[in-house]
Amino acid sequence: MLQKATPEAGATTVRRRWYALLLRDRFACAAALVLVLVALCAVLGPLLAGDLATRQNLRAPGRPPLSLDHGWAFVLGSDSLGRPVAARLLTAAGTTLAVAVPAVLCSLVIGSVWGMWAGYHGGWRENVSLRVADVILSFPSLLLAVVVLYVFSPSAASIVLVLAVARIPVYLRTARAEAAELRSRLFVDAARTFGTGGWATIRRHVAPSVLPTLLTVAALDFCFVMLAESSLSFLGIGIQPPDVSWGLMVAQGRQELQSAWWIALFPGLAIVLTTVSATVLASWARMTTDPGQRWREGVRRSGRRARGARGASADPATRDGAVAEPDTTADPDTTAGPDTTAGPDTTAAPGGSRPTGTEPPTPADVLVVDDLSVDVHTPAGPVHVVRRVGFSVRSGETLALLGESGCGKSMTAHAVAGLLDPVAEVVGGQVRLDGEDLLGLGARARRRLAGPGVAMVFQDALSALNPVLTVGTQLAEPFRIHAGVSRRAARARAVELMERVGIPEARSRADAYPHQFSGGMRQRLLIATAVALRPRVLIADEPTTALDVTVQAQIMDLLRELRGEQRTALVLITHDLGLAAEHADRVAVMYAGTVVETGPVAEVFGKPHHPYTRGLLASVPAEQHRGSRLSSIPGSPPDPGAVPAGCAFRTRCPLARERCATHRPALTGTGAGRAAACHFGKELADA
Ligand SMILES: Nc1ncnc2c1ncn2[C@@H]1O[C@H](COP(=O)(O)OP(=O)(O)OP(=O)(O)O)[C@@H](O)[C@H]1O
Repeated sequence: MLQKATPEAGATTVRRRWYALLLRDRFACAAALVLVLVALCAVLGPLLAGDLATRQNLRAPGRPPLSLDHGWAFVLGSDSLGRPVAARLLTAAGTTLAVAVPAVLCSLVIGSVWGMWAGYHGGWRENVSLRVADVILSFPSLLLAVVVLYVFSPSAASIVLVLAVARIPVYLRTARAEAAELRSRLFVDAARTFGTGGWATIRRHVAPSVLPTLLTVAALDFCFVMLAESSLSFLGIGIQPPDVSWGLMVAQGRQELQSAWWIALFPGLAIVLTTVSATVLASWARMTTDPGQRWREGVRRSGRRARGARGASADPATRDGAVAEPDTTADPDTTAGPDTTAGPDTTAAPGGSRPTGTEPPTPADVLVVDDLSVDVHTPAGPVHVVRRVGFSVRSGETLALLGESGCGKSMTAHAVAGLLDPVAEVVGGQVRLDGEDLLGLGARARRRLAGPGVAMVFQDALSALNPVLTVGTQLAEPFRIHAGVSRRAARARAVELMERVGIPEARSRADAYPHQFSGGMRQRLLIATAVALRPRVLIADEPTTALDVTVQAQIMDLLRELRGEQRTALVLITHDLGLAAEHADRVAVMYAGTVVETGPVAEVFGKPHHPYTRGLLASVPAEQHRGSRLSSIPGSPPDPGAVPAGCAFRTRCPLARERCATHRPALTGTGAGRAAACHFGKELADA
């Protein structure tokens, strides 16, 4: 069975230096050796070969390899003018690389940066960039080069320029496609929640994922560029004699392939060998820079070793590549005492936006959401998915946002955190953080507030953490961006944070990647990133849904502790009424994109003032229901595009009357700190 990955083992794997990894891969070693030799030839070739490459010897034309003639040794033969092929090969290495390397590097750098920028931002930037790439690609690149080189004088510099321009679209399109896919990933959203700007996100989160693919493309492009240069030289508009390149040698030798095959063969071999080596090395680099692949490779190797040592006693976890990462930590959270600093506040203002008949938000409300409306733009027109939602939350308090799936909880949270998809738009309302309207702020001001202002914990920690960055790097990012501290200091604070959220062996585990942690540990890491800058408001969007009950309790306890320590206002999004009852001070129940009831959790759950809340509570299995049939709310929530007129709940409501079909009930105060959006709210309160 595969040994469990201990923290120490994980750290050692991660710290293994690149050259140690290179030495373990025979193909990559050989490829690196070939490339080093080619580079040495490029540098030393002209010195070693002197003028032999250009000096004609008409007494020894077309000599085959390994021949001696008038005191000349032709190891690789001679060409039709008696020049030694070996000397020309050495000299040509420099010219060839002087064209291919800058051409590939220029197109790689320009195309990748441009493509990542276009793909990350999307919209007009993406459209314009793609059209430009289409225009360049619509010309066959060789034809483009021929035209340009006929107009301008052929030289190494102009060949580099032409080939670089011709190849930019290849990188642009590849980088754009990958960046466009990454921009919708949760870890990019997570980075935005603590204020990482556009270029910083591209550099830190997009580039590390895109670069390995681009490197492989570049290695293959190396071959294309060398062959393109050889074709141009063959046409007489490439490298001009007496300079010599491998491409020019192939072009010249092609004419004498029947009588003197060696003239074209050896430079041809040099091109193939260099290209193959570059490709092998690029694949190796891709493998070593992709933590997932390296990890799988490690698993395969360990599996082979283990099988060799003990026979194949297969552990199912080993077979599918899953390393059982122990959530070994004795859970520190379980020892935490109850948070006495933030008990239910029955005198608090209700969460509703402007519920009539209740007090306005108090100065202690750190976050006030008022009349917030969000539309999603669909081909059929805008759909109102969040409609005049309002709630407020105080420092050190937990507000649970409850409701069935699709009622708009996450949309509301994303609008508050400034993380809406491009298809969604805030169409009305206010989100005030300590009195400052977040929706009126520009992008830069919003980024400054992200992290220390509103932070977010997502449900799926694996997606919300960048798979190609170590957790230490990711946890250090908020400190680097906001505190402007050095890399070393940021890392030290990241380690402290890991210790604080209960990650064992934090110092060594900071070098591990997200997939090397268990689900519970990953959620702790995500929470650590979110609370790094001591946010005033923390939105936790179903932070425990994917976890088992024990880990769920540990995570909730951790959130409660941190909330108490940092006096953070916590907005807990959940459809688990039990979780809300246990951990929230107040609740805001949502239905069909709007808040239908708010109030202190004990009171709302004890005596709901809205029939929907009643129905929700009645459908939760409880001790008093034992033996009786569990009731459920008939029907299903309306589609956001087809919410009925009047009260949105009336089609499922046992109390619905004529009035409910014509008048939409407003969120109205129904008691101390309570409000409900029901025409019969007062009656239910008084009953
Ligand atoms: N990108 C999108 N494009 C179109 N509609 C969307 C998009 N995202 C969400 N919606 C719609 O908006 C409505 C609200 O979705 P939201 O994710 O906020 O619900 P939710 O209450 O958080 O549900 P869940 O508990 O399942 O996460 C849903 O009807 C959903 O279909």
